[in-house]
Amino acid sequence: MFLRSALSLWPLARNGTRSYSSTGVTKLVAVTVDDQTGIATVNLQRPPVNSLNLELLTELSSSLTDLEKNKSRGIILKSYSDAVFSAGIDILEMYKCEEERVTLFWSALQEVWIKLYGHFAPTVACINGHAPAGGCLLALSCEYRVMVKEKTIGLNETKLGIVAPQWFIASLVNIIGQRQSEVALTTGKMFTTEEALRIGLVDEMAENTEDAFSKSLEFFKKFKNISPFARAQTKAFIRESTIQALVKNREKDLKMFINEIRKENVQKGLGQYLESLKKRKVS
Ligand SMILES: CCCCC/C=C\CCC/C=C/CC(=O)SCCNC(=O)CCNC(=O)[C@H](O)C(C)(C)COP(=O)(O)OP(=O)(O)OC[C@H]1O[C@@H](n2cnc3c(N)ncnc32)[C@H](O)[C@@H]1OP(=O)(O)O
Repeated sequence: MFLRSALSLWPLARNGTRSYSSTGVTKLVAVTVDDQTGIATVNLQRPPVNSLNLELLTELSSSLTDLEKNKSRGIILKSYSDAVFSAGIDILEMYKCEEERVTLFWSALQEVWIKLYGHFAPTVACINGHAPAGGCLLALSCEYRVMVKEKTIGLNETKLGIVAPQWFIASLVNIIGQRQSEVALTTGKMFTTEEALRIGLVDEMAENTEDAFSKSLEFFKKFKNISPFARAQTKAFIRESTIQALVKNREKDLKMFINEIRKENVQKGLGQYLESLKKRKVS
């Protein structure tokens, strides 16, 4: 009954799903809600590689707010592309960036992480493509990860000559533990799907996007006989200290980020990394 009235706020499409975007026009993030299950699919769609820029993050943030308000029954986060889940932060947001824009950008990333990591409903990352750095962070923020075989995932920041912030690190440590995280982070390790499965960085491996999506849907069935309140409150208790560590230090974290990326050697490294990306291709 409650679900019905909450869902009645969404426009109904013919195939039993409800689509919307917070701006009224679907752009970089498309949300569809299944009318039967109340499960929302949040599709990132910023070609070519879903790199995270201010506009995408702003849309994602307001989509998450809408889903929270509309009491969605669960979220599946996926990519429009079968090649890349998300290439992480758009390097152009850090390279030769203006102070005003970079401040908005980093604040939006913080906001998305806080909302996704703390979302009351169950969340699944359907990792249907490569997920380096910020792409990996989005996946780590969800409760469950299903990843298509023969892709890669990891926090590779040190390879770019930058340092993953504490909240990126905490997100990883909470899943694979301190020792594995230290090795992974200090070496900038990108795990194949198979390696990620072995260390518990992902929970399931899938053949392809369709298989990953149907495995993602299965996850929600675990909660069929669990009180949604008990589930959500337990998640909130478990995640509270990790979230609060950023919430209490947002300003400091922002200053540290801006300070770090403005360093001459960091700017030089980012410029070289961009150039190297343009020269290389990953199958
Ligand atoms: C002391 C306290 C410090 C506190 C804070 C300090 C520092 C802050 C830390 C900031 C954290 C940053 C996290 C990040 O997310 S950094 C971004 C890291 N991302 C990557 O390393 C991924 C790079 N990309 C790839 O590896 C590949 O593109 C791929 C994702 C595997 C996909 O490969 P493929 O399908 O072959 O596509 P292409 O490589 O051909 O790419 C197509 C196109 O897109 C451009 N591109 C790719 N990734 C990015 C990106 N992240 N940003 C901007 N542009 C990107 C690529 O250059 C191609 O462009 P062209 O078509 O123009 O050649």
